[in-house]
Amino acid sequence: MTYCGIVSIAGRPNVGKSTLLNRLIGQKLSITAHKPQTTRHSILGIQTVGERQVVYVDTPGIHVTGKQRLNQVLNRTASSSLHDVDVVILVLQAMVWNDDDKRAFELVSNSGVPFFIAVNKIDNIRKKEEMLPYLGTLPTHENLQGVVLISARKGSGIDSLEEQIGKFIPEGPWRYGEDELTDRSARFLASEAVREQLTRLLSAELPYALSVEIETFEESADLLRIGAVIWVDKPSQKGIVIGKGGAQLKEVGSRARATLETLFDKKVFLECWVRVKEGWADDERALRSLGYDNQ
Ligand SMILES: Nc1nc2c(ncn2[C@@H]2O[C@H](COP(=O)(O)OP(=O)(O)OP(=O)(O)O)[C@@H](O)[C@H]2O)c(=O)[nH]1
Repeated sequence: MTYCGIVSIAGRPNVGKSTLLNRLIGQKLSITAHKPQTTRHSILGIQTVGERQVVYVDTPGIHVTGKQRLNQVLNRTASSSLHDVDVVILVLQAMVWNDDDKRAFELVSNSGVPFFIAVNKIDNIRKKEEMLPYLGTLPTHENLQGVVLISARKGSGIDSLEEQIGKFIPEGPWRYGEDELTDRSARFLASEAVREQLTRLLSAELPYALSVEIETFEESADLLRIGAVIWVDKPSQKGIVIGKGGAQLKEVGSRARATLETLFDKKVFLECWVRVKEGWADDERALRSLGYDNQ
């Protein structure tokens, strides 16, 4: 007898959803960075243990504010990931409950799907008893199945979370092969690796205004040749990405290359270019052409 189910990981930006997904899958699939809103796609991570296969969907952070079309598309993707799933994990950050968390709670509880709250980053809390009043203030709902305290970074509470989710995974045939970890293409993972480094290395403002497109992806027996275009919003941003004497872009390239060599277990030759696509954050058609609306 086999079991197979879809679990959505929801929550406002920066609560640690991608870190949790990576922890659950045990491999680096979804990008993580210190700045909020780094996840733009729903990434499937697949975990097959014993008879049970769990397909995790990583949603972009749900948030209230933001006028640009990009934010609207992000929110739409987030809500669509909440339907047709077996269970949702709503991730919160320990001791924090703000308007965006409230909005995320509303979206999740209105989806009609059973859900758990995972209170993350508990490694930041020295005295655990300080959390009791906080936990007491969290809202309840008939679909809420339980609250689990976790540290996605350190790995604590993850076993308990998996065990509780497991009860909601229905009987059924597996959707993916036993060894598959993601349904995302190698190209997609390559673009995410470049974007992750850009988000880490650049100043807070810029990453929202850029996207990465893989132009060439050639695989031979012992080498992967990847050509990545980094699209920015304004000519002024081009220089920032490239950095003095090209130092920044070189650093991005060499770090992303290291990630990709581990991921693909192969030597990688990575070339990055920066090009300007003006006003793209406001242009939904341009967004689609870059793959942001492909759910
Ligand atoms: N101390 C601590 N930090 C964590 C933990 N989990 C995640 N973080 C940090 O929180 C930040 C955001 O983590 P992400 O996993 O990128 O968050 P996200 O919710 O996927 O963010 P978006 O992609 O913006 O929606 C990163 O700096 C993580 O290292 C945790 O358990 N403990």
